[in-house]
Amino acid sequence: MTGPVLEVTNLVKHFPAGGRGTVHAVNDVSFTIGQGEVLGLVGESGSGKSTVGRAIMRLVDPTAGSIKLLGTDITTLSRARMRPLRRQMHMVFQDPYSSLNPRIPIGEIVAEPLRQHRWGDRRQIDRRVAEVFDQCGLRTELRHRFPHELSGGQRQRVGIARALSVNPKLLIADEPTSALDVSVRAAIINLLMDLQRDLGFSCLFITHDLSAVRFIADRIAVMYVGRLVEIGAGRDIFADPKMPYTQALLSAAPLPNPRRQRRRERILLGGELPSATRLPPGCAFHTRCPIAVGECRTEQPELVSYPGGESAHAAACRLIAQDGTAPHVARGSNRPGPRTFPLSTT
Ligand SMILES: Nc1ncnc2c1ncn2[C@@H]1O[C@H](COP(=O)(O)OP(=O)(O)OP(=O)(O)O)[C@@H](O)[C@H]1O
Repeated sequence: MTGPVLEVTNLVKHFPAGGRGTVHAVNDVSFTIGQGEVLGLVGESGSGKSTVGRAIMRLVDPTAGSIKLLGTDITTLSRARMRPLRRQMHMVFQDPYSSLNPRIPIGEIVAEPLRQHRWGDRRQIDRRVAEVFDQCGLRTELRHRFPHELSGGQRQRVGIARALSVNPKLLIADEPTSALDVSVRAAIINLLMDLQRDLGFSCLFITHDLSAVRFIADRIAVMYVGRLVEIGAGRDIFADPKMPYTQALLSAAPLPNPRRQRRRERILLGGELPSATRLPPGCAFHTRCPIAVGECRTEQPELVSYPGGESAHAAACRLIAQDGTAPHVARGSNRPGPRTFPLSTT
């Protein structure tokens, strides 16, 4: 197979808002993930990242749009027809405390998908469990322990071992480190990176952690209240963020060199994230954008591709020049300062 592992096209997911209208969680989102590629999905809390992951996993039914896994449209496949494809994608959840069954020893937790997908006889399954334990840095003696007997980092290793046990082509990692102590986050990110490099699976890496995404992702997609507002190679997104929202988001990301960090100034955004039940007209970011103009308040910007990057770099902002030059958003100070922002354009 030579095409993308995953193709998400015009994905929409609405939830009823309990008599208060509709939550527009995901609006017209399209992207692909190639073989062996890691796509980082970033954006503030509530921007729709997890809903995209859950829709791909068919944990929620999309309102519209299509999802193709390994060339097969899975958007509306029945459970029975979905079963053989289920093996090809697995998810690692944010919270290893609640996502592992507390009553089952961890060896059994990791063996469960192998049994479900008829990996082999008992001995073959045992061998495979030992192998993924080893790959995920878990000692074999831990097999008989229960999740509550492990540390948070070990539990997340079990979640990863479980997801990778059947050798899926696609891993969806939804904030895999955000529930963990800062001290073990780097170890889990490094483990995922090593496994991805050695095993070659594709990955949708959903995160708030911009320093992690910088290391792990080949491409980065940025969401803002349900919409994809920028997508491109990680290097291009960090070097030349085009959309003012991406510029603001990245200005808050820790730099690998802390000396430079001290000198760097952040873009301070005023206002709040709009509610997904009442999306503003035009560009949803206009209510916080320091350089929004009249059209931004009325016209929905399309994602437009700009030349020159490592791979297609697209962004949705009317203020990007035709040649792809990003609009200049003036920077504030790193010190806690005013919540609003001096207007400035070049
Ligand atoms: N089952 C649901 N019913 C109603 N609204 C939902 C449901 N799931 C998510 N939402 C809403 O959809 C929007 C997007 O939520 P989602 O969890 O996908 O965002 P997110 O970017 O992953 O946030 P976080 O980073 O906090 O996990 C939010 O407004 C959320 O409240």
